[in-house]
Amino acid sequence: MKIAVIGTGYVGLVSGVCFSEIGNEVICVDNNPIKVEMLERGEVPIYEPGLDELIIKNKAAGRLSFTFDINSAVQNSDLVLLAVGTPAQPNGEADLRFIKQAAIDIAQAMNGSKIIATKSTVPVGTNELVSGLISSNSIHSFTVASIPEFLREGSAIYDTLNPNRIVIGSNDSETLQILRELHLPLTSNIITTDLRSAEMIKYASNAFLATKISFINEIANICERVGADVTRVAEGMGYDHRIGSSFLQAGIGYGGSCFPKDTNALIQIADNVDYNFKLLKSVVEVNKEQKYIVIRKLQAELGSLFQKKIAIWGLAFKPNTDDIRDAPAIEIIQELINQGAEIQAYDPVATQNFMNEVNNTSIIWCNSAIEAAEKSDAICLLTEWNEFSEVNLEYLGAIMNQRVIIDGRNLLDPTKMKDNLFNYHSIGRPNSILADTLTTQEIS
Ligand SMILES: NC(=O)c1ccc[n+]([C@@H]2O[C@H](COP(=O)([O-])OP(=O)(O)OC[C@H]3O[C@@H](n4cnc5c(N)ncnc54)[C@H](O)[C@@H]3O)[C@@H](O)[C@H]2O)c1
Ligand SMILES: O=c1ccn([C@@H]2O[C@H](COP(=O)(O)OP(=O)(O)O[C@H]3O[C@H](CO)[C@@H](O)[C@H](O)[C@H]3O)[C@@H](O)[C@H]2O)c(=O)[nH]1
Repeated sequence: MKIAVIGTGYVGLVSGVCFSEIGNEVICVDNNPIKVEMLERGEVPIYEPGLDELIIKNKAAGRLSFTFDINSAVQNSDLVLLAVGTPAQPNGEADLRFIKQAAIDIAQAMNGSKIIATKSTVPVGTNELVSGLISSNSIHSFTVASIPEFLREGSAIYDTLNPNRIVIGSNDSETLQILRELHLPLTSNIITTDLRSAEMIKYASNAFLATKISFINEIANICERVGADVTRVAEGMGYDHRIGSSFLQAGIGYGGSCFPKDTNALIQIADNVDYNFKLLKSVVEVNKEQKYIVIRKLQAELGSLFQKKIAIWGLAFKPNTDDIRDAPAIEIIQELINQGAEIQAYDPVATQNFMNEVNNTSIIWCNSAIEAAEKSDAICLLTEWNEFSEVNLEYLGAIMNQRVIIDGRNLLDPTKMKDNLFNYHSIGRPNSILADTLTTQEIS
């Protein structure tokens, strides 16, 4: 099939590359010329394991190309995939500016019948809005579909080529059949439904996963107070197939480009139809508080943080990505600086993105975990990169000013830490120092 993908962010790039990998002819379009030029030169603007190899392979096979020219891309395709951003507005609602503009651009480029399918995460009713915009800007026939994307950053290629399920929403049966056939090489588990249900499946899925995380984080906070171990509790719960073991890893809460934005957008979608989504509001509230636990534990261990040297291990919102959108590290570092701490920060791949977003003279950017830890009064581990569990603990202890580690991701082994004489505190595990009950307002 000939496919044009509009937007070369995570979703556009990864789905474009994967559709070409399974034999389709794909043209990826972006209106950011810097991105297109990079991609044409063979440079990949995001860090995603395995992506650069697949781009090189499929470009060489003549199945994948990049362009700034939406007209030629749309005109040479049967299917147009919308994969532009849907960022949050200040009230939490999804900003549909890019979707609307792209729909108009597509309509004006159309030269015949097309399927226009949205992969971006969009509020219920958006595909109908897209349909209206296209019909008022084009004389050509078309159908619309919603194909929500479920890939995770860091394992995006694997997730796209091995999906748990594909959801396709359309009110046109022929469109459903064509899109079903397109996805069959990936999985036979294809759910076809109406447009609105497909749009809702995406938000409901992300909201449910976020709920699991906030739930286990609250259980962790209780575990600390009753002397239980949240990792064993999660394991014991997870064997029940009705619960499942994934997304029960306690820590400093969820970040990233999706959960924070999509939970707030769903709250707003509900508010717009006069429904107060109380459960999801609590999930968001718990997540906001959870990141400050690191600071409370630091205060409990070190007292005032004024002029204390704090090493930050990990800036990305999760391992295997350089994405720092809504990373817990942003607010944690900001709060540490507000309290007068001096920061020595290290991330294996996300430092440059972080520097572009948060630059402050109180932050020293380091080239290794050891460099960040040197002469520090404490380490805060904020992203569970594997390399942090491979550091030589004897050497680490020797170069630190005080042997204090706050592990916000429960990555390190408490027994090994104790054997190496660290004051080690994690989230919801025995002997973790209790975070007191200060609220975020009191901290700031
Ligand atoms: N990032 C993820 O892991 C992920 C996973 C599933 C779903 N989603 C959803 O997919 C959508 C895209 O997310 P992302 O992270 O890839 O976004 P992104 O913001 O990283 O990338 C969007 C790209 O679209 C381009 N663009 C905007 N308007 C355009 C236009 N009119 N023509 C051509 N290009 C245009 C931008 O220049 C940018 O490169 C969002 O709705 C997001 O919620 C994201
Ligand atoms: O048990 C867990 C699992 C995750 N997280 C955190 O949750 C956030 C999101 O993690 P993850 O879901 O792995 O990453 P994303 O790449 O943001 O992917 C989510 O968001 C995407 C965008 O909508 C969806 O496509 C994916 O299905 C959905 O998992 C990260 O900060 C993680 O550290 C936890 O704290 N505990």
